[in-house]
Amino acid sequence: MSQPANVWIIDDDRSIRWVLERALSQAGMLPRVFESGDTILMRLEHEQPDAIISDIRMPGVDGITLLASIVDAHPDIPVIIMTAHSDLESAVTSYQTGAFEYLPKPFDVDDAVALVKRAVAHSRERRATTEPQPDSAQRNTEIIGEAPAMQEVFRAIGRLSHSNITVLINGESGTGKELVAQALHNHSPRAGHPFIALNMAAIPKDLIESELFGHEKGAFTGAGAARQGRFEQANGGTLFLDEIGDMPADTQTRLLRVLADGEFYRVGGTTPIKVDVRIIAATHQDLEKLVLAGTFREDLFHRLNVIRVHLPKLAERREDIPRLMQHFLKRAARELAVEPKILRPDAEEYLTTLPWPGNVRQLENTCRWLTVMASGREIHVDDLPPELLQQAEAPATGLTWQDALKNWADQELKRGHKGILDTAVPEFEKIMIETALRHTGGRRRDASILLGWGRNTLTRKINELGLDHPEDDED
Ligand SMILES: Nc1ncnc2c1ncn2[C@@H]1O[C@H](COP(=O)(O)OP(=O)(O)OP(=O)(O)O)[C@@H](O)[C@H]1O
Repeated sequence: MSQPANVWIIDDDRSIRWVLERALSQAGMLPRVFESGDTILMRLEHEQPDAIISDIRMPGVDGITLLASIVDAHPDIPVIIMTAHSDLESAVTSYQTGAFEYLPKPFDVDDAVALVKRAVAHSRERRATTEPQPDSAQRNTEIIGEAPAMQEVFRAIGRLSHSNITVLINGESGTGKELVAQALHNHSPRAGHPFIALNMAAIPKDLIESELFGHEKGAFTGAGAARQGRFEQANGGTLFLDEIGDMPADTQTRLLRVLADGEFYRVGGTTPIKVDVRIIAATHQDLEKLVLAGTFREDLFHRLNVIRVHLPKLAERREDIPRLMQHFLKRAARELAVEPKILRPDAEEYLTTLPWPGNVRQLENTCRWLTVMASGREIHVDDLPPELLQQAEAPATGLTWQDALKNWADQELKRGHKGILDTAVPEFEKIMIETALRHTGGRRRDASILLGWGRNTLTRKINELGLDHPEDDED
């Protein structure tokens, strides 16, 4: 082989990683090992190995899902799938999904090396370099918000529409920070130029610099071709840096320099590159606190903190929930080419009272779920996903009753108590009976139906548990 081949090994089993790494190194290749497939797709945007050899069953993303994504995004990289569970189905699925080869474990190391060599030769014949395209297309940014707190946000977007000023958006995850950043861009003098979004929390730390600033050919192992960074792609437009509080210290220093000088170097580069980029940053964290704790640079904070826009939690603008839901139900229906579902007033009222810790994004996902899962056209409370039905029971703490029960059982056992069902079961029945009786105004016959017991069973239980409940007239 001309240049040593870069081969990625993905397996949660350390001994397999070790054996393969050693064997491939001895065969003159440059192997790199990963314990899981979780960061592989992100890495592939930066560097492409000559071949990948991956286990099928791993914690996190499994081998077949990973394979499908690689085949989709990088069809030129051959993937060898290994599995300890050599069965027909895995083999067939691997091939159908586009695996180069299927390698059942245990395997002969020489066979594995020969197979990898074949894959590398194959990929080198086929490979054509493709540069990724910047995602500069303007997206539609309809922002729904009649609540006063959202009106404030709209006013800010309006006031800022003629400026190129740096903006810092604060708000919990899922409150619409990216949407507002996009709207700020669309209503700015830069609207005709790219809007590039980058989430610091979603990129492996060692890739952030090359993602932001690009890299030169050969800057690091596997950097086969030079690549533009997000700063270059955003030239003339806006760069949206989401979760800026997660930016590593070194990158903060580099970013500060770019903001001061308007120029930077690609990773491994020696020629300065000039850019004209507006920065909009966002975070769910309290940056002042991060500054005090010494994890966020104070000078960078002041550069970013020119204008602040605060996005309220969804729970602080409940009046917007019905319109948001209609909007998302319509959108989900369009995406799935079905008729939009209709929320009945009971469901709408119920949903408006929930805590929504995942904010607008959670609401949007719920609408997708309903569009796919609800059987009828109209949605009642009973059609809602079970986890939402449970949430109402402990909105204040976010604890479900099962969580509370689990905690109780833990405590009892830690105290050395035995036979804890003798305490828990009667307590459980007592709560169920008393609640059902409250719902029926004390009528036992109706309560027994609510509970799903026979009338006599209920009477017996009331007596056994020693509940202080008078017989009603019907009895
Ligand atoms: N007011 C709104 N009107 C319509 N859609 C909204 C609104 N707010 C948020 N969305 C939608 O909700 C989803 C989540 O919003 P977005 O990605 O902007 O949140 P975020 O605060 O940037 O989240 P994160 O910090 O987790 O990245 C998106 O699909 C967005 O289009």
